[in-house]
Amino acid sequence: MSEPMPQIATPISLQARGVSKSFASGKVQSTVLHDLTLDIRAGELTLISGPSGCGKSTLLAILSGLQRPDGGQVIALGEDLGELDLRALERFRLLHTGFVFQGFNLFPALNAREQVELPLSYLGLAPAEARRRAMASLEEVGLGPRMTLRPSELSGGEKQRVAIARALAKRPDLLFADEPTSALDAANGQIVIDILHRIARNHGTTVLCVSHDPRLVGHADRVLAMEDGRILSDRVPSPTSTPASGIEEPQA
Ligand SMILES: Nc1ncnc2c1ncn2[C@@H]1O[C@H](COP(=O)(O)OP(=O)(O)OP(=O)(O)O)[C@@H](O)[C@H]1O
Repeated sequence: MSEPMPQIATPISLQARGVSKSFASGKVQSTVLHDLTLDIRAGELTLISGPSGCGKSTLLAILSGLQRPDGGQVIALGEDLGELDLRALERFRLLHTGFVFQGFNLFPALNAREQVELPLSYLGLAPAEARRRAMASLEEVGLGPRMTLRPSELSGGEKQRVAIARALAKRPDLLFADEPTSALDAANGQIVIDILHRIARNHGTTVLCVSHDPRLVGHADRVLAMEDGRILSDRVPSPTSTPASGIEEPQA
């Protein structure tokens, strides 16, 4: 984990200021993000929802430093990402960010514990510490008893939980999830979103999730609705009933 964030009530950890992005297709230039400004807070699960093609993934990629905007600024944990050269940006991502994608991105030959341990070696952790963290993260997502299984022996929901544990074990300040539930059925989708919510609450992590799945709306702390590259609304959804994840709440 990086330096502690300043202790204010709802710290803003991620900001976009006038962000724009266009892509060229042949001679046609299309604007995907229009002068977008927003603040995302730590300790919350923020959901960016909206129809396919409205620019959600592009926004996530820009906010996480995977892509550069054409115009505007992204400030993450107080760093202006536009001021960082490629090497510094890669280091920022390594130290501070975790990613969860729709397709899990697991190695077929590795068991769940090894999947989580592997990226920790890039952080320079000693093998024993990497193993301890990997096991703790797998416990946290409810996969303690299944950590010696390979992807082919796990369900889709379990595979996504391994991917979340892999991101969580880095202890990122910022956790980005791009359509994390879209390959899952309703029950597993709910488990995954409840885990992401709990990570935000228990670790003070900034969790930013993009999804076109309307079932997730009631599980977020805040929902930004996007359309045609613009934020149309910013609201706190009404709370849903108790999470039905079936995973015991770990001690914070
Ligand atoms: N690298 C690229 N080159 C050209 N066009 C792109 C590129 N990346 C995205 N686009 C276009 O930008 C628009 C927004 O794409 P984006 O993936 O951000 O939307 P989305 O809301 O995440 O969609 P979905 O929900 O289907 O994933 C789309 O029209 C897409 O074709």
